[in-house]
Amino acid sequence: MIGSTSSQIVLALAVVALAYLVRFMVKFHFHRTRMSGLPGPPHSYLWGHIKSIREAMATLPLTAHRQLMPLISKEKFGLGDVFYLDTFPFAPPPLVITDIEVMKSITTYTSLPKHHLVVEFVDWLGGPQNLVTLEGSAWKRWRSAFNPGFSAKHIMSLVPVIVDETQVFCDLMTEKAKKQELFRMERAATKLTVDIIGKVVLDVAFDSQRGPNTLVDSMLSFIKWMEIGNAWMNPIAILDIRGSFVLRYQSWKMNRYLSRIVEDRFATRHTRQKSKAIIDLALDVYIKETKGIDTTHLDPDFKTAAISNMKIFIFAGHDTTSTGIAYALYYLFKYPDILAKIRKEHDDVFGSDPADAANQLREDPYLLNKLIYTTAVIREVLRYQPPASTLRAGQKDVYIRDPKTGQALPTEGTMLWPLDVGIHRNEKYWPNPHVFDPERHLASASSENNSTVNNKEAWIPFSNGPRNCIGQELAMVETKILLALTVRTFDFVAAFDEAYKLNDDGSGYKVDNSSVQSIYGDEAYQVAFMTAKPRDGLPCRLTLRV
Ligand code: HEM
Repeated sequence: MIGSTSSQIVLALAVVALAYLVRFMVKFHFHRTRMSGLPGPPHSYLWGHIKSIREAMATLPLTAHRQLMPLISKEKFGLGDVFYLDTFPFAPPPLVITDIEVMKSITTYTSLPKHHLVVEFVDWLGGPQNLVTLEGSAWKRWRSAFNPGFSAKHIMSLVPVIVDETQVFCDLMTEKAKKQELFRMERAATKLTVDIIGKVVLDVAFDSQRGPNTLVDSMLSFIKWMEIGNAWMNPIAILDIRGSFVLRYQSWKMNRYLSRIVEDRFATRHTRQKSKAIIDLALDVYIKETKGIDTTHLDPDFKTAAISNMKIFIFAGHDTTSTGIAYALYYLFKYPDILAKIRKEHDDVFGSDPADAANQLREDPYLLNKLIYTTAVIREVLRYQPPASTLRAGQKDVYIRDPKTGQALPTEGTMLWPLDVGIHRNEKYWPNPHVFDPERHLASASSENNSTVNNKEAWIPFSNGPRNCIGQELAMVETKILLALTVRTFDFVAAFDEAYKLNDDGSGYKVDNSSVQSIYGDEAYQVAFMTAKPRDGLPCRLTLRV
C-alpha cells in the first residue's frame, strides 16, 4: 500500500517536471526562433547570443562594469544602433539602443515604465514610494513635491552649505597630502557627497567625512552586500547567506534613523527658523496640495514617502556624483593642458590665491556660472564615463524603428536599454568619441573636430524626458565647487599599481589583475559596484602645491 502511494507520488512529480520541461522547451524554441531573425551579434539556437557575448567580454577586464559589454559587442560585431542580446534563459534579453532619437521614443515622446529588475533592485533599498520606481500619478505627486527643492534657484541658495562641507573635504585632503597617504578617491568623494545630501535634503550634519555615522555606514554596508549578491564574476559570493540578513538589518537601521529625523522636522517646523532643507519644502508642498490633510499629525503617507526618498536621494545622489568627482580629478591630472586651462579659469574668476575661492563662493554663489571651462570639463567627464542608464520595460504593442533599416522591432519581453555609454561613444554624435576633449562642450568650439558634429542632444548622463535626474543641478554645482576648491591646491597621482595595499579597507573593492587592465587604452575603466565606478575606487596620492 505504502509502496503504491510513493510510486504514485513519484509519477505525479515526474508528470509535473515533464510539463515544466515541455513548457520551457516551447518557450525556448519560440524565443530562439524569434531572436534569430532580429539584429544582434552571431546567434545560435542552443546558446542564443551568449557565446558571442562571452567572446566580446574576453577583451574586457574581469571586473569591468556590465554596461561596457554591449558597447564592446557592438564594436566587435559591427552592429547598428539598435540590437538584441539573447541571454535567455539566464536574464531578460536586453534590447540595446545607442541612437538618441530611438531613446527619446521610449523616454521622452512616450515614457515607458521602468524595467522590473530596476524596480526590484531599487525597492530593496528605497522601499515603496521612491521616485526612481514609482509610476503614474503617484510618481507625479512626489516628483512635484520634491521638484522645488532641486530647482537651480534653490540649489544656488544652498551653495554656502555645500562650500562648508567641501572645505572639510579639503582639510582632510591636506592631512592626506602631508602624510603622503594612499587612499581611494571615490570613497573620500562618497563621504563628501553623502554629507552634502544630509545638509541640503535633511538639514542634518552626518559628519561622515570625519567619523562614523549610523545612516551612512548602514547605507554603505547595504550597497556592498547588494553588490556581493550581484557578483557575476564571483558566483560563489552569491551563495553567501549572510547577505539577506545584513540587508534587512541595515534597512531597518536606516528606516529607524530617518523616521526620527522626519518626525523631528515635522514636530519642530513651527518653532524653528524657516529652513531651506528639501524635506521641509516637500512637506510644505505636500500640505498645500493635499487638501483636507490633518496638519497636526505627521501624515503616514508623507512619512513613508519621505523615508523612501531620503534613502533614494542619499543613494542616487552620492553613488553617481562621487564617481564624477573622482573621474574629473583623474582626467584633469592625466592631461596637463586641460589642467592648465581649468586652473587659469579659476585664477581669472577667483583671483590668484586658491584660499580665497571658498569665501568668494559663499558670498556670491553665482560666480559658479562664470566657470564655463570647468562646466565643459564636467560635461566631458560625464560623457566619457557616465555612471548609470535607464532601463525600461518592453511592451506588447510597442515597436521601435531601426534607424538604419527602418525595420519595426518588437519590444515585448525585452529590457529596453538606452545605453548612455553607447550614445556617448557613438561616432555619429561625437567625433573621436574615445578621446577626452572638454572643448566639445564649448559654444565657441570651432575646430574641425568638434564644431560641426558634436551633438549636445546626445549628452544624456542624467537620462532625458520626464524621468530625468531630479538631482542634476545639485550634482553639477557640487562638482564645480569641489574643483574650484581643489585643483589649484593639490596635485593628484593615480596609484592603480598600489591598489592591492587597500584590499582590507572594508570598501568591498576587489583588485583583479588576472585579465587585461585597460579599455580603449584607459586604465581607469569602469568597474561594477552598483553603478559604474572608477577601477579600484581610484587609488591615489595627493601632494600640496607650493
Ligand atoms: C553625476 C551625478 C548623477 C548622475 C550621473 C545621475 C544619473 C541619473 C540617471 C541616469 C537617472 C535615470 C534613472 C532611471 O531612469 O532609472 C537618474 C534619476 C534620478 N536621480 Fe540622478 N544622477 C546623479 C545625481 C543625483 C543626485 C545628486 C540626486 C539627488 C540627491 C539624484 C537623484 C535621482 C532621482 C531621485 C532619480 C529618479 C527621478 C525620477 O524618476 O523622477 N541623482 N539619475
